[in-house]
Formats: sequence, structure tokens, C-alpha cells
Amino acid sequence: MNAISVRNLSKAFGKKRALDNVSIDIAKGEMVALIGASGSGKSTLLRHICGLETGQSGSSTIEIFGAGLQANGRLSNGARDLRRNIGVIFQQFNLVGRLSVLSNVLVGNLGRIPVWRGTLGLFSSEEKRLAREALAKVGIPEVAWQRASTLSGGQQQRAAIARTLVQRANILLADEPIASLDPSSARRVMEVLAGVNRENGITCVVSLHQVEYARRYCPRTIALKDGRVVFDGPSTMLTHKTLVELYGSNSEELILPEAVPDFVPDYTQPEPATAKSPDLAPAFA
Ligand SMILES: Nc1ncnc2c1ncn2[C@@H]1O[C@H](COP(=O)(O)OP(=O)(O)OP(=O)(O)O)[C@@H](O)[C@H]1O
Repeated sequence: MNAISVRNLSKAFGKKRALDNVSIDIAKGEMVALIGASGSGKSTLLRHICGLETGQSGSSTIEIFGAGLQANGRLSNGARDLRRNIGVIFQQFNLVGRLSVLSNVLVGNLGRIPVWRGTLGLFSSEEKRLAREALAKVGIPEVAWQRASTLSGGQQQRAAIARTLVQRANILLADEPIASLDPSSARRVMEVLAGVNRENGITCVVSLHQVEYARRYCPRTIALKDGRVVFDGPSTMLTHKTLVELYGSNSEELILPEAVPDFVPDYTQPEPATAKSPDLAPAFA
């Protein structure tokens, strides 16, 4: 079954065509990279898939697990319920800085509990236990009581992933989650995303600037250029040569300067035990 199905999606902002007749299917359990130079439409596509934007009127549709999220530029009646299945992580601004990390993770419950309970911040001990388990799953159980503003960028992204686990999202859309991180934090966040995909079966779509991360962590890559899908296939086929053909001089934006050209990754193998925190036990599996 497809987790996400997009048909004929176009979107213009004034005269700028941000998405141009995009059609993609993403199967349940896939881990897909969305790459493209700046302004190619990655964020716009993700914002449509989570229902934050509607496409142009016409014959476009977006379905989530076979149910209509939007059609012809209008959100469906069931969109609100479908959105509960979708966790979203942005490059920044994922957490409320003055609240504890645990409170931020507990926010993932809000779609499921009575509004009054959420407003008063009244969470059951079971909900708190699950939130702590989610923090353990992403490898940062020790920061539960810290103010979110005191976390490093990578820890903040991992806390945001923990919140989507508490939300019980079965689709995770991550919009440039590693763009402002140093390489080791970026790898750690990508490992956590790959872990929740592999161990929890969560369908992940991750927009990335660097193709190396796509090749290392995502079996499939969808590449956008000027709002159009210009590549959709195995990440291993997206060689530097192909990137140059697709993007010309803009391809430099997508290749890490120190990258070894066209190394072949092995993302099919689970991470070796040494590369993983013992905290990443599949508590939610
Ligand atoms: N709300 C908006 N109003 C006007 N133009 C917009 C809006 N959102 C996006 N755009 C334009 O649509 C195009 C696609 O933008 P989008 O943010 O989706 O690209 P992107 O691939 O995510 O880029 P980046 O990698 O720089 O984040 C860009 O030209 C952008 O300026």
C-alpha cells in the first residue's frame, strides 16, 4: 500500500512555479530522500503532503494511506484526522525553548487527548513514561528535564523525532533536518531517522541538500528541479555525473566538498552495534 500518493500537483506563488505537475508514490515503510538545489520546491512539496498548503485547482490529488488529504486545491473533510498520522520536523523551530524537553515530547499527545487536558498540561504517568521511552529511543534520555533551549541543534532534532513517536505518526516528513548541524550531529540525526524507519516501520521522507546523506541513509531518492521531478530511483544511481547532467553548475550545491565521488553505500545493513547508542532499544517497535 502507498503511504503517500501525489498526483498532478502544481503550485505557483505569483509568477513563480514552485511545483510543476508532480506525481509520486511512496510505499509504506520506505525511507526516501528529497533532494534539489535551493528553491527547487522540496519544502513546498512537503508542506502539501502534510496539508499545510493546498495545490492549485485542477486535477491534483494527495492521498495518505489511500484516503484523500486534498483534491483540486481543497483539503478534504478528513484532512484533520489524516494529519495526526504525519509527524513533521523542520530545520529549526521544532521545540518550545522555555519548556522542558519532556513537555515538548508530550506535545505529541495533543491530537489524541481532550483539549482541556492538553491546555492544562495534564499528562498521565503512562503518557510520561512513553515520552521518556521515546527520548531513550532517540538516544537522549538524560535531557528530559532540561529546558529545550539548552539542547544542541542535533539533540533538538532528536527530541522532535521523539515527539513524532509519541504522536504515533506513521509518516515522518523531515524538512532539511540536518541543514544547520555539524557533520557528526547530522549523521547521528540521520541514524535516528533510519532507526525509526527500520525498527518502527515509519515511512520517512527527508529533504536534504547533500546527496551523500541521501545515498548513505535512503534507498530511494526523488530529485526536484524547478518544481519538477527530474529523478526518482535508487539513490545509488544518482552519481555525481548524473547530478551534473541534471543540475549543471548548481550540482555543486548538492555535493559535499570533501566527498569521495560516487562511493557506494550500504544502507541495507543495520548499523553496526558500535555506531548505535544502547539507548536506541526498539521501545516503540
Ligand atoms: N510562501 C511563498 N511565497 C512566495 N514564494 C514562495 C513561497 N514558498 C516558496 N516560494 C518559492 O517557491 C520556490 C520553491 O521554494 P521551496 O522553499 O519549496 O524550495 P526548496 O527546494 O525547499 O529550497 P531550499 O532548499 O532553499 O529550502 C522558491 O522559488 C521559493 O522562493
